[in-house]
Amino acid sequence: MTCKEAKELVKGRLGDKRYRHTLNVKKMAVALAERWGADPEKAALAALLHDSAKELSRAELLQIFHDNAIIANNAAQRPAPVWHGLAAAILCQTRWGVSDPEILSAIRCHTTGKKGMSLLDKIIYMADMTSDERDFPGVEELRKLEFEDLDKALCTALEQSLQFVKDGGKPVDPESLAALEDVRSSIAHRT
Ligand SMILES: Nc1ncnc2c1ncn2[C@@H]1O[C@H](COP(=O)(O)OP(=O)(O)O)[C@@H](O)[C@H]1O
Repeated sequence: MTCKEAKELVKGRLGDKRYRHTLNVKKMAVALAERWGADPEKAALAALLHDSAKELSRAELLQIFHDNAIIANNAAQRPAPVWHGLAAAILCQTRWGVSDPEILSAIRCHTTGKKGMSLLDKIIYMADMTSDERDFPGVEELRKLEFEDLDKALCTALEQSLQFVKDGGKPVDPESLAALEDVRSSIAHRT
């Protein structure tokens, strides 16, 4: 799938506000890819598709997991707010001809992160957190930090996101705890 095709696809699947968010995530993802030496084309495509399942109903998401049980890998057991990334990666792979495992992984873990995140996974996670329209306290510091030290920015972003979920009394996805532990350990073992 080309970026032009991805743009058209998501324009038809998302409301205006989320489509604008998607374009902002793409812009930030390309800037981060250029800064850190990732492939800007892959970053653009993953960013354009990351929220492609965000406006599906709970029943539609569960149907996607049911129809693709092997690749869904117990997705339904994870907290519902993270389902859309898992479902988007499944749709990209099974319906829209996206076969690049790096792109699929970045889409799949864009809400939670995971243990052993690739450079592209980190870029899409951070681009989603720091796209132009985000205005939560601390976002300016994250925007600066992600161009100076991507792992430290990721660590801070994961900590803030986990705190936000906990403060809302919602269950935290274990993948994000594993992601945080992993990135903390990489920072601690730097030479
Ligand atoms: N680690 C997590 N565990 C459980 N829920 C989470 C986690 N991280 C984020 N969420 C929830 O998932 C929702 C969707 O996050 P996200 O995909 O970043 O949304 P959007 O890009 O539309 O703002 C957030 O509202 C948040 O409450």
